[in-house]
Amino acid sequence: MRCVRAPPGTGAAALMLLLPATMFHLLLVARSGPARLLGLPPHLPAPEALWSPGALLLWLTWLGLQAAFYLLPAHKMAEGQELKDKSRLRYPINGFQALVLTALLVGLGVSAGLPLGMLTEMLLPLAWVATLTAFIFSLLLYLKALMAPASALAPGGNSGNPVYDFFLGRELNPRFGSFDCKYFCELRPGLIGWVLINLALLVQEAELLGSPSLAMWLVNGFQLLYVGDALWHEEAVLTTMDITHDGFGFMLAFGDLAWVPFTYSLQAQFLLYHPQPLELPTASVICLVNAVGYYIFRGANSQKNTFRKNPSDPRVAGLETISTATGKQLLVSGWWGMVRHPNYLGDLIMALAWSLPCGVSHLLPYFYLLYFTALLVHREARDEQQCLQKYGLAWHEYCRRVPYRIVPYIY
Ligand SMILES: NC(=O)C1=CN([C@@H]2O[C@H](COP(=O)(O)OP(=O)(O)OC[C@H]3O[C@@H](n4cnc5c(N)ncnc54)[C@H](OP(=O)(O)O)[C@@H]3O)[C@@H](O)[C@H]2O)C=CC1
Ligand SMILES: CC(C)CCC[C@@H](C)[C@H]1CC=C2C3=C(CC[C@@]21C)[C@@]1(C)CC[C@H](O)C(C)(C)[C@@H]1CC3
Repeated sequence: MRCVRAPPGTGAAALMLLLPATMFHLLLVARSGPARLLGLPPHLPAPEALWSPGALLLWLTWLGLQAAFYLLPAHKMAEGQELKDKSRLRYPINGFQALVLTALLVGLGVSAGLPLGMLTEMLLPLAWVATLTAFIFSLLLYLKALMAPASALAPGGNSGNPVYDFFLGRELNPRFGSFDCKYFCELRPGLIGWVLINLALLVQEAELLGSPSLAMWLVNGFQLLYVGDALWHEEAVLTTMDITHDGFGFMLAFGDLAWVPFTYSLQAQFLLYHPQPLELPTASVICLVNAVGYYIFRGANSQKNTFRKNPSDPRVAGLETISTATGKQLLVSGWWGMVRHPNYLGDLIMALAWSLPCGVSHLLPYFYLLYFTALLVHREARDEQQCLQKYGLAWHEYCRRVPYRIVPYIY
């Protein structure tokens, strides 16, 4: 029997339709009465519900504001990983400053009468302009990459198939002058936008119910901690796969600019339309779950970053390691001796804690947990391949000593 192969790029093209469609599905279902994750949303929006010049203006102002904060003098400049041509790029470390400045500006606006809660009524048109921006931006990045030297290209995303390369991204670190597009998008407009959308949902709930619910406070608090932590430890993002390995194409541009703010705020969106009772004892247990997740996530990420920066740092010098042919070492005790991706485990436990305040009557608030599990399992497999290539036998030895990938004794 002959096997019929889909034309190259078909998967990428399908994902480019499927991902925005999923995001709009989630946005629509969250505000519908039955809030069913599986199944069609009760009604499709009229085109005028998607398009609003006000939303476009607001979105462009937001991007401009975050770009201006990025360009402000930074207290520190960090160096990225070594590139193919042996050079290292420099990055401003001022993301937390951008978060604080945004909070001050929003605080000033609200005290001057800015109706922050109204943002919740603009989520659909905002998501639409964010998606359009991601498409246009990725197209510009693709065209820019056609002129980039071979040394600036990412290991993936250079198959020669335009659709596939547009999706994955050809250039590793596209820059305009010293402005690094991927680094900026990864941490600023989307992540800070997510927190702002959550806050608007909390304000709107307070307006409707008289005060925000305990569940809404928890979701806002947990996710603010996550975003604040990412910006506080901004330098650590320079060693993540997205920055060191992946090209900047549609997947990351859409992920950073649209997917993160509009789908990661799904729990808060769900709570606005489906208030959930939450007793203090249950809330305390959920806080404990989040604290355990955060402790593992932060402990593991900090241990690896400290070790990679300076293996003789007293905080990591006593840990057991194995040597690799590249000269780098691998940790085999501490967090990295428990499982091969302890940071993913912590992140997943936090994801569970973000959904639990929404109760167990609906699957929708658990979408993030499900999607994130799939994303991390896939990411772990990709990282495993890369480490095997980098470290060969030493990686086999590490896998023998630390047999579980993410969850001890299970996976
Ligand atoms: N909320 C979200 O949507 C997402 C969050 N994340 C989070 O981002 C964080 C970063 O994740 P990610 O970039 O995937 O990868 P990691 O931070 O886990 O980095 C993997 C790299 O760590 C190094 N490493 C692996 N094992 C060891 C060891 N035993 N000792 C020392 N170094 C080791 C290797 O690089 P090398 O040896 O070259 O240093 C490997 O390539 C995670 O906490 C993850 O949960 C990720 C994706 C999405
Ligand atoms: C649209 C697709 C289905 C998937 C797109 C994936 C992206 C949304 C994620 C890829 C890696 C990410 C990271 C974070 C956010 C989500 C994306 C962009 C991160 C900035 C979140 C905060 C963490 O502390 C972190 C470690 C800094 C994360 C880095 C990876």
